[in-house]
Amino acid sequence: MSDDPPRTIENGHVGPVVASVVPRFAGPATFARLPRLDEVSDVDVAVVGVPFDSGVSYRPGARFGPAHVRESSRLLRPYNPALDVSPFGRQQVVDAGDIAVNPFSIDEAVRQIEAGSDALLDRAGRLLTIGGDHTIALPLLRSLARRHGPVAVVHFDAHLDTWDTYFGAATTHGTPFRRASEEGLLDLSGCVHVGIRGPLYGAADLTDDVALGFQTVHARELEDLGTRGVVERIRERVRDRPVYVSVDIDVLDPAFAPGTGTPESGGLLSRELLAILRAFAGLRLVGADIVEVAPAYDHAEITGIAAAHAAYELLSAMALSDGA
Ligand SMILES: N=C(N)NCCCC(=O)O
Ligand SMILES: [Zn+2]
Ligand SMILES: [Zn+2]
Repeated sequence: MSDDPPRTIENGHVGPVVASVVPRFAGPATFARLPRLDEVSDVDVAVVGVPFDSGVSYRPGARFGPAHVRESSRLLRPYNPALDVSPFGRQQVVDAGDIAVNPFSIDEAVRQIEAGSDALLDRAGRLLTIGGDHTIALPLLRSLARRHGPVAVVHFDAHLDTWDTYFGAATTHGTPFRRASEEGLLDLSGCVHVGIRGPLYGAADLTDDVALGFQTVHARELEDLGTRGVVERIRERVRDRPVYVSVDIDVLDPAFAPGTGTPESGGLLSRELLAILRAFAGLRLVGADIVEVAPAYDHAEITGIAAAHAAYELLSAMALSDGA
């Protein structure tokens, strides 16, 4: 076996291993079979895994998300016809591996994620992080806000994730955006949730959420608004602010993403999510994450493939936006 497999090279950017020479199912699974961080010198976007799930309130297993999404990304091809862009040719994208985090201490893990993000942002203009549970968005936002100031968060999720505490714990996958708002990491006039649905703890959840800086596009509005209407709502809210996109894969209906920890019925089609993500091409996209893929509950890589394609659309949008 060659140590040096043939790769697509476009504009000097080193891309995926060529699938017609080394079949897709051979070799190690980096995201989209891209080079590792140590294999290139100048990096525009680093895809990085955060295998952490100690913040979950229900089914565990998102710690295996990064490896599963990489495995499920082997079939991605270099050209995106929907946006007429080669995401790995317009910019140098690499797989930076995983940030190693302590599974027994949420506080230490959160510090490690923030430090890991800081270190990577010294080398790469932007990060696309694969979780891991949604807890990881908090340290990622701390790291990002240090560079960009408060950011507009566009949050795709069935859940608000602006709850206060669980069992007295302030740092969990149900609380990252309340903490981020309290810490001044969010631009309170620019944040929006998309895909919210399902039972809440009480009506106050929604009023608290507004005070924390979020508008909401509920899943039940999708049918009437259509993806175009949702994109308009997002654009009106975000405008030219630096924007961070956080995709909890449970925003998709469980039919499209069974492999997740807190599934809720009545969610988005994967086609709808991908269409909406493409709209970030025109916005100031400074970073993104895809979280809550729990492979033990997945079948035939359904959830992994949806997450890999969401990542691909975000990388395509990054190639066409100036957020770095
Ligand atoms: N971030 C995700 N996926 N879920 C949060 C659910 C919090 C709860 O159990 O109420
Ligand atoms: Zn969720
Ligand atoms: Zn979430």
